[in-house]
Parts: sequence; structure tokens; C-alpha cells
Amino acid sequence: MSVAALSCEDVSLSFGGVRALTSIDFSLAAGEVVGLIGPNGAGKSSLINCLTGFYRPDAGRIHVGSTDVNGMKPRAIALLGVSRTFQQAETLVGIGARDVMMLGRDRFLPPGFIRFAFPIPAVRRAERDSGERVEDIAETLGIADYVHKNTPFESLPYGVRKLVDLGRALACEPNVLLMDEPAAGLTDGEKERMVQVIHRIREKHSITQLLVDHDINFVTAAASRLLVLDAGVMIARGPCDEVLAMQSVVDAYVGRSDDAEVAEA
Ligand SMILES: Nc1ncnc2c1ncn2[C@@H]1O[C@H](COP(=O)(O)OP(=O)(O)OP(=O)(O)O)[C@@H](O)[C@H]1O
Repeated sequence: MSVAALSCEDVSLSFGGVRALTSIDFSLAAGEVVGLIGPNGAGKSSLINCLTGFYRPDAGRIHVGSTDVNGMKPRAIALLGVSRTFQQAETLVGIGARDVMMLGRDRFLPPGFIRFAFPIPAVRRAERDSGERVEDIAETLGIADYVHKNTPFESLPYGVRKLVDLGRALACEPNVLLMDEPAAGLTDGEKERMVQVIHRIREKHSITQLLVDHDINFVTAAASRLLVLDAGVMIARGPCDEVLAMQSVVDAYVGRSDDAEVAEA
């Protein structure tokens, strides 16, 4: 049996008296695109934070490939090939688009002071290879112009900022990509483009992707199956159309105006 790219067994997490996650079990096969949905407060961000080492679960185990990552720091998990994008990319203000993406090349390059003090051919070659990699990713994402000009991040249209942040995550050459609300704040046209980008990433790089988003139409267009969280419990999983027809899923959303689109999807 092939090893899952990422798996969770019986993962639970509490904040004081608040139970954010209860006995979460799931696994992602290599190269698949899966959507994680759930109403506000369902535990989606808490789960991503556990998977990336920002939170430590109270119980359960998380594996990246065959490695048990419980207790590992975020950087160690990132080095195993897990990358994430962020809901809010504003903290990157002040840097150019290309430089933002080059942050993702960190682990492939010697530290900055070494590069500056010892500009030997091997260092130059590593920098050149990383630059080429970033340009190739920018091409795939359709943002080559912004990256070529190294346009300041704060001057970029919002949808392009999301793609640059995605480019940074891809520049790490991940096996697993966790995308935190990739469609939030995007126009309909930008969402369609993001769906195409997600398909392209799967076809070109075979990266396992977990998409966490509120927009059901977006998630079902991009993912082949769904996981549904409600109040910290995984209430449903399976192919998109089957999951959206489940009464428990409709019940979890109905009456919550911000997420009510599932009833119409
Ligand atoms: N740092 C924290 N301290 C205390 N409680 C928290 C913390 N983070 C999350 N929670 C609680 O844990 C539960 C799950 O929250 P979480 O943010 O993971 O849900 P979510 O599905 O990501 O919600 P949203 O879609 O609104 O971002 C909620 O009850 C929330 O209030």
C-alpha cells in the first residue's frame, strides 16, 4: 500500500475550555487536490496550524509521508516538503514580487552573509538556478511580468498578491501545499483563474493540495473530494457532489448567512 502524502490520526486540540478539533482522521494521497470546508469556527485554521507545526495537538498523530511530525517545529515540517499560503499576505509589504518568491528558495541557498562574503561560482550557480525556478513558477501562475519587474508587493492587485504568495510557497518545491482561503477577496474572474492555476499545479508538479475555503463553488471546481468540519468534528467526506447532498452538511451551513451558499451550490 502506498504511503499517504499527509495523514492525521485521532487529532484533538483545545483552547482552554474550547474544543477546536475532536478526533480528526484523514489522509491525502500523493498528487490529489482535496477541499476542506466548514462554517466559521469549524476548526479549519486550527487544523492547518496543527499540520504545519504552529499548534501542537493535545492528542493524536500527524504524519508527513512516513515521518511522524508531532512536536516538530514549523521549519522542520516545512523542510519535509509542506508549504502553506496565508489568508492575509499584507505582512509582505515592502518587498518586490520576485524577492517574495525568492523567500521560498531559502532552503536551497547558503545564508545571505555567506552569499555576500563568498560569491564563488557554486553560490552564483545556486542563485541562478533559484532565479530560473522562480521565473518558471511565475510563468505557470501567469505573473511573469510582475516578477520580472520585481513590482513592490503593496502595488500589486490583490489577486496577484495571492498568486505571488502561492509562488513563494511553490518555490519551496513542496510535496504538500496547504492553501488557507485562496479564494477569499477574489473577484469571480480571479477565482476562475485560481482554479485553473490549481489544476495546472497538479498536472505540472503533482503536488498534493489541501484547499481550505468558504466558497463552495470555488472548492468544488478545484478539488476532487471534500472534507467537512463542523464545530471541530469531521462530519462528512467524499466526492464533492455526494458530500454536498448530505443532510448533515446542509444542516451545518443552513441558517448561517455567511456560508449559506452550500444550500444553493
Ligand atoms: N488562539 C485561539 N485561542 C482561543 N480559541 C481559539 C483560538 N483559535 C481558534 N480558537 C477557537 O477554536 C475554534 C475553531 O477556530 P478556527 O479559527 O480554527 O475555525 P475556522 O474554521 O478556521 O473559522 P473561520 O472560518 O472563521 O476562520 C473556534 O471556537 C475558535 O474560537
